[in-house]
Amino acid sequence: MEIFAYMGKYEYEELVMCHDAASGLKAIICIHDTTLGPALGGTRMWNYASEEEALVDVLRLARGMSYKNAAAGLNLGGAKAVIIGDSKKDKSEAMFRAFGRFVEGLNGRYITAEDVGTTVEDMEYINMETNHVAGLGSIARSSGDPSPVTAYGTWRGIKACANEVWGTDSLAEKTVAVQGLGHVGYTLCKYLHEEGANLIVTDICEENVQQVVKEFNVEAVAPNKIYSAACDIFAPCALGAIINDETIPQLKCRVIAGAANNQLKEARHGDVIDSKGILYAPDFIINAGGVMNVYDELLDGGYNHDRAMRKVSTVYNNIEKVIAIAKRDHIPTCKAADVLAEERIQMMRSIKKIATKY
Ligand SMILES: NC(=O)c1ccc[n+]([C@@H]2O[C@H](COP(=O)([O-])OP(=O)(O)OC[C@H]3O[C@@H](n4cnc5c(N)ncnc54)[C@H](O)[C@@H]3O)[C@@H](O)[C@H]2O)c1
Repeated sequence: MEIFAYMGKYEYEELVMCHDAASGLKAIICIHDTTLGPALGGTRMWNYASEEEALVDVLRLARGMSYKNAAAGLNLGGAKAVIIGDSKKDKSEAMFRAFGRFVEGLNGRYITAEDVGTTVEDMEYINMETNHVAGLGSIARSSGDPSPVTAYGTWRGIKACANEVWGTDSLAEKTVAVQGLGHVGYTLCKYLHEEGANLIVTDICEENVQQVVKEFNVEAVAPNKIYSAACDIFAPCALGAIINDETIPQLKCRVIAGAANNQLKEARHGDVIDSKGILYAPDFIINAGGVMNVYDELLDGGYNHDRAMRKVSTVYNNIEKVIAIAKRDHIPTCKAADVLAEERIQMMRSIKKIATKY
């Protein structure tokens, strides 16, 4: 890979290769863009098949965080870190403390957090070496588990979509098909049920299905039947790439709006659902509640739940902004989401700097 050519093409700022022989740490921190503020993004630990694969992943994920944070209206840039190794076998205190020292070396330009393969305990080791870490479990005034907050933001986003399609954001009597009843999906069902929506649910974990069926008195279908369910709204809250050539022809919904990451298998699938008249809530816009919640920890006075929830409720407005850009530019919402992020970064790059001190 021609690293500088790639960094130039997508305007990356910094790539840090972190190595510590004693602990076996091999990590890459990628800071994509800090126009809006220090760059926030989690640390992923993954058994990459090659260093190249780790590099490609960290570059892709860091840029994704710039877009997510910018579109969410946060004063944060985008970054990500990856640690190469098996999270079940290769972890140690030494590894995460060594990594924490590299994060500290960036002097606040990079703020890390939990991600796939890392836990709150790992973050606590990092925190022994640096304060530039968010989402700590045991520390008072930490933002805690992001999942219920992500669910709240997703519910707000679904309402914004309903308002666009049916002229009212009430979900009463609307039928919502929820795929995945884990941390986010379960709480989303709660919000939807409380509002009087009809639910059709599925999960590959029977225990999760039974809990939701019992608690909310809803209909459950087999995992492969959720795509063809007769519903108004399809809410994917399980896995990525579920909007693809096989599933699109089965869909009966007018809206796709759920928390799962990377819902479109390929970018072109965003065009296909758009051409079928289905309103798609771009995943990184509607599932930004978690990062909005973590962001609140970094504000004056530390985490304030009410303030965080007020911010998360603006997912509704962000969906409205995406829809407005899609109409303005005659593009599908998945592309409009990128434009929303790019325009905010561009706006902050362009406003005049004024001097206040030496
Ligand atoms: N937790 C958050 O704050 C957050 C934030 C942003 C995005 N997301 C995304 O939202 C999604 C859900 O996150 P979560 O934290 O609830 O995860 P989770 O692991 O708690 O729940 C996922 C659920 O999906 C189920 N599932 C897996 N494969 C399935 C299939 N083929 N059909 C039906 N169900 C299936 C699992 O059994 C599980 O119950 C993920 O894509 C995640 O990346 C989560």
